[in-house]
Amino acid sequence: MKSIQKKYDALIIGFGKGGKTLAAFMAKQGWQVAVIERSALMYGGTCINIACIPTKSLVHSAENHVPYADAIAEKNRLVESLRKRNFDMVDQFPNATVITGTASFLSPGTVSVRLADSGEEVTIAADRIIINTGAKPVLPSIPGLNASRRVFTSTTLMEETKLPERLVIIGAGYIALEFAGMYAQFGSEVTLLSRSATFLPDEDRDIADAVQSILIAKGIRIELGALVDELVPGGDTDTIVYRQAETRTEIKATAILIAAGRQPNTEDLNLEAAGVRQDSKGYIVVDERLQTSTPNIWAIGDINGGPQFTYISLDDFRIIRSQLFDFKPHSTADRIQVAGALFITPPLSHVGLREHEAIGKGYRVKVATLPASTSTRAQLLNRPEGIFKAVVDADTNLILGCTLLCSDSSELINLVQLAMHAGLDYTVLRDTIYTHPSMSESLNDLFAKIG
Ligand SMILES: Cc1cc2nc3c(=O)[nH]c(=O)nc-3n(C[C@H](O)[C@H](O)[C@H](O)COP(=O)(O)OP(=O)(O)OC[C@H]3O[C@@H](n4cnc5c(N)ncnc54)[C@H](O)[C@@H]3O)c2cc1C
Ligand SMILES: NC(=O)c1ccc[n+]([C@@H]2O[C@H](COP(=O)([O-])OP(=O)(O)OC[C@H]3O[C@@H](n4cnc5c(N)ncnc54)[C@H](O)[C@@H]3O)[C@@H](O)[C@H]2O)c1
Repeated sequence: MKSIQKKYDALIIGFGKGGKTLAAFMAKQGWQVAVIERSALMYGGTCINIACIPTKSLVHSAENHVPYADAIAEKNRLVESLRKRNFDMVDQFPNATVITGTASFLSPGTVSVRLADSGEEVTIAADRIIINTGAKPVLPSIPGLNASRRVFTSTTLMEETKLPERLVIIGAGYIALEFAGMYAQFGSEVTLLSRSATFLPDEDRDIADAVQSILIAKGIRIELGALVDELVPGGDTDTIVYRQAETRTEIKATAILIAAGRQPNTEDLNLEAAGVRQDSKGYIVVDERLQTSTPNIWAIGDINGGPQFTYISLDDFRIIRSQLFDFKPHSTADRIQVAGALFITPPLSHVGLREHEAIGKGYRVKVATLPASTSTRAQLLNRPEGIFKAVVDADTNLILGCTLLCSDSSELINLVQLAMHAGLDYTVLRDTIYTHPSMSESLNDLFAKIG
């Protein structure tokens, strides 16, 4: 580690996506900058170490029938190489320092860091401080949860080298569905306990039904409206006791994944000392330019309570760059139609308004749906399951939203997003000449159904 200075132009707490990108950018501009990260195993942040990258590596391996233990080994290899690359991305600059330790505010302009290797406390001052400490799993207060040795989070389950025989997942959001998909494909018997009585409650019903059918076809059992009362630790298995309506049911598990949302990492920060306000859930309150209640302190990434995606953290970097350097003004208000992808097999990707949302907002809509099996690309990949859906404003011909449940939809959705940002009429996607055989050419057929 480089020697630690008493004062920096900017201090970034947490090695998240926005923070590391900002650190490298600031260093390139000649600023003295430090990134404080509490664990050497987290250089590069959540995404590359314990989230997007390891999960998608496992999804890919599962799709290609790689045995579980080999998939975990490959995931570990990938993560280690990315962690080193991310460290170097900041450390390569002589005026940028990565400090391994836990940061805690002493005042709005000073931070105490407990160094990870020696336990020594050092005090560092900075003109500007950017908080980028991310989030961690919520562990609901279920009786027996703390006593169980079979309870895992997304982080710890991916450390297991032995495939769980019977995996029960509590939750039915992003993490639950991605883990359900991949562990079922690796060969686990998977049950999903969804607190909500409606599967994927935000989606249009035709899309949610299509996803549900695909997961059930993979052997995943989905229990809706399932309220977990208790975990009872046992010998070979633990028992999960849950209620659906008035019916009490028990299910046995060799592993239990808690996937019930995430909460902000603020416990060590001593935000009161800096006058930084938090909301009722503990997230740091920011304005459209990500400034906190204290001048010269910003909060970026998951910690500011915005959408929890790596690409949002990256866009947060752009917002800070626009303020501190001479870039075009940018704020969260500019974020329209941000796409999302849920990496089940095939992935579910979405941008803009769903049909029910568009109708709820008073639009007159034209809607087209098409089975993914109409795509020759989907056929040749042997992944014909899924559906395409487009929602168009009947008055303006502008695309209001699009949902794609098909191979490579996480790529294809960006094309639709670009068309929406550019304000293109749906007929442009309908009439564009696409390569063949590609998933993109399905947009010809989907938008032709609009008219
Ligand atoms: C299993 C899983 C899969 C996901 N998959 C995707 C996906 O496919 N695509 C996607 O876009 N998003 C995905 N996400 C969400 C995405 O990972 C997060 O939105 C993103 O990583 C948040 O980054 P960040 O910039 O907020 O900071 P983070 O990357 O979370 O970094 C915060 C860092 O701060 C450190 N830290 C915390 N407190 C302190 C302190 N006091 N002092 C010093 N350091 C501290 C932490 O150790 C951590 O390294 C996934 C999340 C999970 C959990
Ligand atoms: N592909 C991606 O982009 C991707 C993948 C994984 C995670 N993520 C991000 O990480 C975030 C966290 O993922 P997540 O799946 O933990 O959260 P989530 O918000 O997507 O889903 C949480 C689920 O837990 C349920 N739940 C909440 N409290 C509960 C309780 N007490 N008991 C039982 N169930 C409960 C909810 O009903 C919901 O089904 C996501 O919101 C997303 O932003 C993104």
